[in-house]
Formats: sequence, C-alpha cells, structure tokens
Amino acid sequence: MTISIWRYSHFILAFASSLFLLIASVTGVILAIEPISHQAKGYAVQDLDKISLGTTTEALKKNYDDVFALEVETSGFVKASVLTLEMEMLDIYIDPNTGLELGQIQERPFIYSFATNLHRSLFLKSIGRFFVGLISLLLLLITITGVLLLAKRQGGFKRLFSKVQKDYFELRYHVILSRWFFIPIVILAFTGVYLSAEKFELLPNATITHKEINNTDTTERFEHIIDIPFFKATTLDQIRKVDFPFSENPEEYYQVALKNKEIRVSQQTGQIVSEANYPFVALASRLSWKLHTGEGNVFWSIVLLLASASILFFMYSGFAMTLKRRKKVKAISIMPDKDDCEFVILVGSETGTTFDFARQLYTSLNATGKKVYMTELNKYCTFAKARRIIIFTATYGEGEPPSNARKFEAIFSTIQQPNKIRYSVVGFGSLEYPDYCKFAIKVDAILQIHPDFQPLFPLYKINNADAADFENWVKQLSKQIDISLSIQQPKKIKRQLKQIPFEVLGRTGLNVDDTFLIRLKPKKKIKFTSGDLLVILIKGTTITRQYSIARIGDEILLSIKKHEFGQCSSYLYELSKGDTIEAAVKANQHFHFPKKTTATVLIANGTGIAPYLGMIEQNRNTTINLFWGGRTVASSAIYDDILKGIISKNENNTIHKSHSREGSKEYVQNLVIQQKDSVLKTVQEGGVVMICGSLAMQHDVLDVLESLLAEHSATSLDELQHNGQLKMDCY
Ligand SMILES: Cc1cc2nc3c(=O)[nH]c(=O)nc-3n(C[C@H](O)[C@H](O)[C@H](O)COP(=O)(O)O)c2cc1C
Repeated sequence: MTISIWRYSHFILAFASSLFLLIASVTGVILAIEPISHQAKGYAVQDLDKISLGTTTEALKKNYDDVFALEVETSGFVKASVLTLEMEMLDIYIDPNTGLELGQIQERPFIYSFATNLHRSLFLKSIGRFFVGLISLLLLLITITGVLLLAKRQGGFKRLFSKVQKDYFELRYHVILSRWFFIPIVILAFTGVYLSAEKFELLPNATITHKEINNTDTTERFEHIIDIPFFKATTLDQIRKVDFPFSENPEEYYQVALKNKEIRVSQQTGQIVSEANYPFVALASRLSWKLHTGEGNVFWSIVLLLASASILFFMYSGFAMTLKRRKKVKAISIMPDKDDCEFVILVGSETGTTFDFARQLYTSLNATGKKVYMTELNKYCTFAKARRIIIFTATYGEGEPPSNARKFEAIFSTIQQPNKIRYSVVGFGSLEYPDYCKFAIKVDAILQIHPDFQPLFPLYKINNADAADFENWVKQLSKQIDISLSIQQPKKIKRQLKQIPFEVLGRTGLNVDDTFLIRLKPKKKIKFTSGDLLVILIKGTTITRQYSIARIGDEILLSIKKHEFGQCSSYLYELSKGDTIEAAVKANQHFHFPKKTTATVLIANGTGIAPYLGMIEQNRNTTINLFWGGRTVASSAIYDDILKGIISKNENNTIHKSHSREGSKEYVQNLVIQQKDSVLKTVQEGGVVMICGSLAMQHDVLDVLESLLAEHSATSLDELQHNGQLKMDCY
C-alpha cells in the first residue's frame, strides 16, 4: 500500500514537471560545461595563500595608470579592472606576482547566456523564475519519494548500495543511477529552490551594515601599499574582491570583500575603518550558488553535468517503466474501487488460462455498464456493494488449488460480506485427471454452507478450457442475472509443437516410490535446457503429458512417477534401450536457471528434483543449496549416484534431504526453516529460489518463506516473485 502511494506520488510529480524538468536538465548539462571550459583556459594561480594582497596591488599600480578593482575567482583566476598607460580600460586576468596580463576577459559565449536565461526564467521573466523555483521544489520532492522507493526496493536504507536485482534495462539503471546521483540531485534541487526564494525576497534580509572601528589617531602614513600591515598580512586566498579608492582623497578607502566579511581600509593610515560580517543568509546564498553552478570546481561541475544528464535518463526510464507496468496490469488498472462494484470476479489460475476466461466475462459485464471488480482468490476480502460473486478456478495435483488461490479457504471463514451474495463457481479442469475440478468442488461446497451465499445455479465444470462450454455457462448466467452478455473469444494463437524422434538410451527400474529415470537423446539437432518440458503424446490417443527436463551433456534425463493407471508413465516405463519415441520440447523460460546469480536455493520434492540434476551439472560455478524431500531414505537411491557426481564438482554446493516417513519424519519446508540463514542470505544477496514438485509442497514452502521473509527481511514474497528471485514449476 505505502509503496504504491510513494510510486504514485513519484510518478505524478515527475509527470507534472516533465517538460520544465526536461528544459532545466538539458540547459543544466550545457551550463555545467561552462566552468569546465573556463578552467581549461589555464589562468588559475596555484599559490594564492602565499601571495599577499600588497604584492599584487603594488604590482598592478606599477604596471597600470589606474586600478579600479581586483577580484579572485573561485576558479583561482585573478581578475583586474585597469586603465593602461595607453589610457585603455581593460578587464584582464593577471599574474598576481607581476601584475602582468595573462589574457583578456572574453564576452560570454551566446550558448551559455541563452542556456542561463532559459534555465533561470524560461525567458518569461518573473513568471518563468517562479516556475523554475517550483520545478526545483518538485524535483526535490521527486528525489525524496524516489529515495524512499529505492530504500523499499533494496530492503532498507542500510541496504541502499546492496546488489541490484536483475531486471529489464530501464528499471535496473533507474535503480543503479539513482543510488549514485540522488545526493547531487538533492543538492541541485535544494539550492535551486534556495536561489529562487532569494530572488523573490522570501529569505530574511541579507544586507550588511558596517560597524565603524574607533582607531586611535596615528601619525603613521604609508607611502607604499605593500607596507600597510593589512595588505601585508592578507593573502589572496582570503580575498574575493577589492574595490580601489577613486582618488587620493584620505576619505576614500579600499573596500575589501573577504570570504566571511567585508572591511574598509584607509588608504592613508592603513587602518581598518569599518567592518561588516556577512549574515548567514548571504553566506548560504554564496554556497548555494557555488553548489548549484559548480563554479570554480571542475570535479563538482562534472558531477553536476552527470547529475543533470542522469535526470534526463530518469525521465526516460521512469516513463518506460510506467508504461511497462501499466501494460502488465492493464485490466486491473482501469478497474473501479473494489467497494464500488456490484459484481466481483475471483480467479484461481496457475498458468493463466482461467484468467483469460475471467477477463472475457469482466469485459462483457463492463460493456453492459455494470461495475465489476476482478482479483485473485487469495485476495478475497470484503466488498461493500458486492451482490454477485463469480469464482473461476483451476485445479492442480490431487485437487490442489492454484498458487493464487491457496489462501482462499483460510481467508473465506474470516470475512463477513456486508450484503447477501448470489454466486456461481466455475471449475476449470481436465477430465484426464482423476480429481476433475476438485478444488472448484471444494470452493463451491464452502460457499454452499455459508448462510449469506446463495448459488445462482449449480457448480459448472469446464473441461480442457473448452470455449463452447464457457459460452454455455455465460448464457445460463445471462438468464439468471437478466443481463444480456456477449463474449468475444480472443483469437487463439496456438503454436503446434514440433515432434521429433528421441532414442531411449536407458531406463532404471522402479524404486520404492514407483519412480524411475529414463535417458533420451534427440535424433535431430534441437535447442533445450534444464527446466524445459518434454511433451509426450501417446500414439493413437490425444493424451499428452509433460515432464521437466534435466539436460546432462546432450542427453535428456526425466524422472517419472509411474501411476498404476497412468497411460503415459506406463508407456514410458515399457520402453527399452534403443527404442525410439516421438516427443516435443517446450521452452519453459520462466523456470530456467538464472543466467547471472551468486547463489541459488533449489527446493523440490519427489520427481521435482529432475530439472535440478541438470541445472547443478550445467552451473558448476554457482553456489547451489539443494533441498529435497522424499518419503524414505531409499526414495533418493535412483538419484544418489548422479548427485554424488555433480555435487563433487563444486565444493560450495550442499544437499539437504528430508524424509516424511522415516527418522524425524520431516518435509522439505522443515529443511527451509532449519537452513533459514542460508536461504535468507541468498535472497538478500539477490540470489534466486526455485521450487519444483507438487503444488501441495509448493504451498507449504511458500507459507514458510512468507513468514521467514516477514520476520527477517524487508522483501515480501510478492516482491521476490516480481524481482524474478522466485521461480516455480509445480503441478
Ligand atoms: C500438472 C497438471 C495437473 C493438473 N491437475 C488437474 C487435476 O487434478 N484436476 C483437474 O481437473 N485438472 C487438472 N489439470 C488441468 C488444469 O486445471 C486445467 O488445464 C486448467 O484449465 C488450467 O488453468 P490455468 O491455466 O488457469 O492454471 C492439471 C493440469 C496440469 C498441467
């Protein structure tokens, strides 16, 4: 919730100020070049702290007919306004030891004066200045909200500079660059606000008042300036500017602006006539100016240049990220408030098919003007105005809910809807499984016994995502709710997988759990890696089964549980060395081993270990902690030799096994609790957790992970999944 508030504020501020910010950043980049090119002229004097004001003044007087002013720039250049012996008025850079000219002061290049005007006031005078001040303030707020988001993402302020999660280019570099540039940008924005406030006289008065100093009358007179004690003792590094007296009138004095105060020195007696300390506001203004412009400091100018350029990148990447996020949650982002909707659609889906159907219903209800809210079953909560709830859910494993529905049963009993609800449950399943639509049946049963829930009509089951079945249900619903609904079928883009022949290289016998391994070699050249799926179609039937692949060398290793009446597993078990089968490889990118990761936690139960056998073999330089749960010690016998071989190739790898029917009778999630330190370390360092096996195991492991993260880490389970640090392949 808070993260979305910060993200929303960050976006709105950035959006509102984008055009002005764009101008300010581009001109900022140009203006940051000016101090760098200025410094490159090479007039900087090195030992200003060793040259006295007297020496320079004396040298100037010797070389020129008259001297009006002397200025020491923050760049270390010494500047003088003089009247030459040829009666020419000149503004020149000088060598302070000799008073000789080093170079003339050039007129400011047009590009810089143009950029300054645009940067300061957009050529709109006071109104423009006001906008620029406002944009600086917005930039400050954008940076602050950005830092808060950054801290949230990285898991706290202390972890701001910890490893950045791998993500797409714009997001990754938005995070990386913001860590480096948020301090310079805060300084730029803050000083921008300060300088604008100064221009609009919003700061306390900074005029200085001189205090007369009562000097004892002295008869001492100085012929040479160099002899005046103040001129002798003051070195150029303390000077900002000296205005020389107009005439030799004893009432005229040297007006000397030092770093922290201003003084007047009598040209006759050399005494300090008066002095004035600069008020804090004036000192702060000077510092703001230096920090904002980089004047006199090449290093800081380069930092400012990069910071201004980074703002341009943040604008691009920020908008690209927003567009991406919007695309992802398109259906959700246009949804009304949950408490405003009469219709609520709750979805339980693992691979997205059920969501596709739910979206069709959402769109058609919406088209009739109804307010509809759609969310996952796990997010079940109170809906203030809901009167109809439609539940679409798939089933997996042995009647298990999909991951995004695993909490529904527990949440449902804790929530009381304000209104009586008419509901309909639609089960999405497959008749190929013995527990056809079992989870939907369970959900329907839970709702049936609730006094506030009345069915619109009995549970409806849809086999193999059959579109005609779905249309039938929509017709029934239309009748019941008395609204004419029309469904637009999305165009099906079904890619036919290419079957190729595979040679059987070997097969083990059954172990104690009726599990066996089979090794296959493709007879044609194909691309595959561990975690991909091998789709097997039994000849003469429409039955297909998918098995997770372990790639070992050029071979495919499958771990298969032989079901008593399982046609596919029986078919594979009957194969012998030298046989050929037809199958297709289905890429399963979301379950590939991460390309770059420091450490990985692999969690599996039963035959779910298969892809990991290949992943460990293929990634010998990554630290891998494998957690595997089986029934008995003998359950892992068929994997032991392979595991021994691959584990011995990387001494950083560890294997933890649990046995649910022997010894301490533990499950794989117990291992995760026992090894919580290494699991949390992996997560905190940006490593990846992978889960493969049964859905029941996945749910138990997710529960454990969720509470471990809540207790010990600032990253939530959702963030882990969003960051790509949690990969699952369970059914
Ligand atoms: C590994 C696996 C296990 C499944 N188990 C069942 C099951 O036990 N009962 C059932 O009715 N359907 C089962 N199905 C079918 C799915 O529920 C069905 O394909 C559903 O449409 C998938 O919806 P989803 O894409 O929204 O997750 C299973 C599918 C797979 C791939």
